[in-house]
Amino acid sequence: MSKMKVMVAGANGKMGQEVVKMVLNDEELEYVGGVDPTESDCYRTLEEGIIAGRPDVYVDFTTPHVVKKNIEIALQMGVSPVVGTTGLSQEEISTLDKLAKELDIGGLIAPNFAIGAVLMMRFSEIAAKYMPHVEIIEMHHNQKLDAPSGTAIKTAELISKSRKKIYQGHPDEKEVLKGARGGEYSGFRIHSVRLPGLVAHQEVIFGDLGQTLTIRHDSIHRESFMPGVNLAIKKVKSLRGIVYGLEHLLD
Ligand SMILES: NC(=O)C1=CN([C@@H]2O[C@H](COP(=O)(O)OP(=O)(O)OC[C@H]3O[C@@H](n4cnc5c(N)ncnc54)[C@H](OP(=O)(O)O)[C@@H]3O)[C@@H](O)[C@H]2O)C=CC1
Ligand SMILES: O=C(O)C1=N[C@H](C(=O)O)C[C@H](O)C1
Repeated sequence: MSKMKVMVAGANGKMGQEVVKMVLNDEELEYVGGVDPTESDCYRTLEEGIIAGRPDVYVDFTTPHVVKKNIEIALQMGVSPVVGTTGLSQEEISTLDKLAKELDIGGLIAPNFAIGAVLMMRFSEIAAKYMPHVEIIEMHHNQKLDAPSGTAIKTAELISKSRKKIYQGHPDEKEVLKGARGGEYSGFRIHSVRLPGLVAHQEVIFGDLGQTLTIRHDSIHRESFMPGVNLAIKKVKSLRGIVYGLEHLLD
């Protein structure tokens, strides 16, 4: 059986390096090069990389500023994207989905590839049906560009599906320091913490009469994301349109 050819955009970044290692260690996959504009051992642009390396799949761990353009290039060149880069809006994802369907090709965008994080999001969706008072606290390393995290936004989207819309907090609340109550998403709050020493962590705290429930996930190493990326690489060719979330690839 021929190996699936994989290219990695952002190959020299923190995630990209882990993905390259994972691909090189999988006998079913062939690494056909990386894209990273400032690295001498990489292609400068995705277009250049695709022409030279002819990948079946490209994995994107770049930045919120370039990811949309990269996905468009890949789709137009017939290469299926597996995207971990966060910061795309729902509107942008819908536009990309339309393009992928027009071109009859599949892609996956997953804000979090760690199975524990996927479960945290699902458990939060279930809990919100019974405990609608909720706040999300996401905590990341201080090199992260986007806030709130893609995981926090996806969690909020799932919570909103099952949560009864209620007013949270005191109606006369006065925010003495701007931003102290975090960002509002559909009636509840998301807080972003950025500190050296952190990797990727999130708590979803639910409150009710005399009780709280905390659902927490911690990625303490970036290898936590690799089984999910590997699964996505192997399944993406069977998709049509852009699938949003790793949960759609799990049994
Ligand atoms: N979905 C998930 O499970 C996860 C998602 N992420 C997300 O992945 C993204 C990357 O994270 P991380 O690895 O920590 O970030 P890094 O900053 O460590 O890596 C990003 C890399 O992309 C490179 N880059 C910039 N522009 C381009 C371009 N046009 N083409 C190719 N490469 C480019 C950067 O190069 P240079 O430094 O020279 O600009 C850098 O090497 C973030 O959006 C993050 O939120 C992270 C972890 C898990
Ligand atoms: O930037 C990161 O590191 C991470 N980004 C993703 C996000 O924005 O949710 C996934 C994970 O939290 C790590």
